[in-house]
Amino acid sequence: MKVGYLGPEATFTHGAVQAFFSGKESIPYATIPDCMDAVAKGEITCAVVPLENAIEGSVNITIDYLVHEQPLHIVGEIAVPIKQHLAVHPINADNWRNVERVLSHPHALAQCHKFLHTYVHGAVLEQMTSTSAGAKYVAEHEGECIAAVCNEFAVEHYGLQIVAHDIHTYKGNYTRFIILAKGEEALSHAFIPYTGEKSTWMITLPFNQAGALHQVLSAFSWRKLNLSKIESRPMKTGLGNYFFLIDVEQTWDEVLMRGAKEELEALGCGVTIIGRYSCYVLHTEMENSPSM
Ligand SMILES: O=C(O)C(=O)Cc1ccccc1
Repeated sequence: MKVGYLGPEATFTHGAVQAFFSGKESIPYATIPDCMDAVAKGEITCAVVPLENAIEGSVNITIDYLVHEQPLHIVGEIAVPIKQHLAVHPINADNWRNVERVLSHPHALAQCHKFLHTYVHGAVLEQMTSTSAGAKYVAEHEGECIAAVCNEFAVEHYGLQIVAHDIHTYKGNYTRFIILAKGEEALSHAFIPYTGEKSTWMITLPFNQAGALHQVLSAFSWRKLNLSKIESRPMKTGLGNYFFLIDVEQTWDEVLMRGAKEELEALGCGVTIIGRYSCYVLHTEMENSPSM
């Protein structure tokens, strides 16, 4: 089994892969679409990508690429606590208050905006494809007075030095990572804490119909199907056209869920179930566990 992840080495995604797929071959890809394309091409069995952060919200490229470009299945979810640190090349450790640029994934920069605004005010915040891409760049450019926002794994991996610990603005900073595969079969893990079952539904509404969203929600509500997330994203077909991603938080029930799907379709909605899967949570930043 080969598992792809948003690289380079030592991203938060890589940490999630090491915990969930310990002992399996893992391959870094430069971008989230690259990870998904690699699954579709059969280069890897599955890919792990970030979907949603507790502070910053959804990773839109993951949702959009999944819905518009590469229709894979969600076969598992791993929630991971996120701790962000400010790190520099060791030769710049005493000079970190003067850094001119701070490099990281846009979500990581946003998670730390209060610290960055207060302590390195004026530094340019430079978006990278991942936190560890920022860490790698900082390690390779010791002559530049720059810093990365990244995890401890990247600090060790790229030989950086932490100059400020835990700089994320809010505690309880978790990210949900999803495992994507070509097939629908859900994955399970014997050792990582299990938090329950979920399904993710992609729903389009009938054109310009008053009350359509209300009717969609009521198809779930009268069946007492508990929703844990609802998100709208542009269809990319014109202003005002959206699709909805809805997470239903309970074990798949063939009668209830099929009933809900058929009711929605009868209303004129498009319904695609993107995945039915088990959810897990890591309790330490980079939990290591025995293999699946
Ligand atoms: O960039 C990373 O390390 C990732 O894995 C994506 C990400 C970015 C910010 C918070 C959580 C995950």
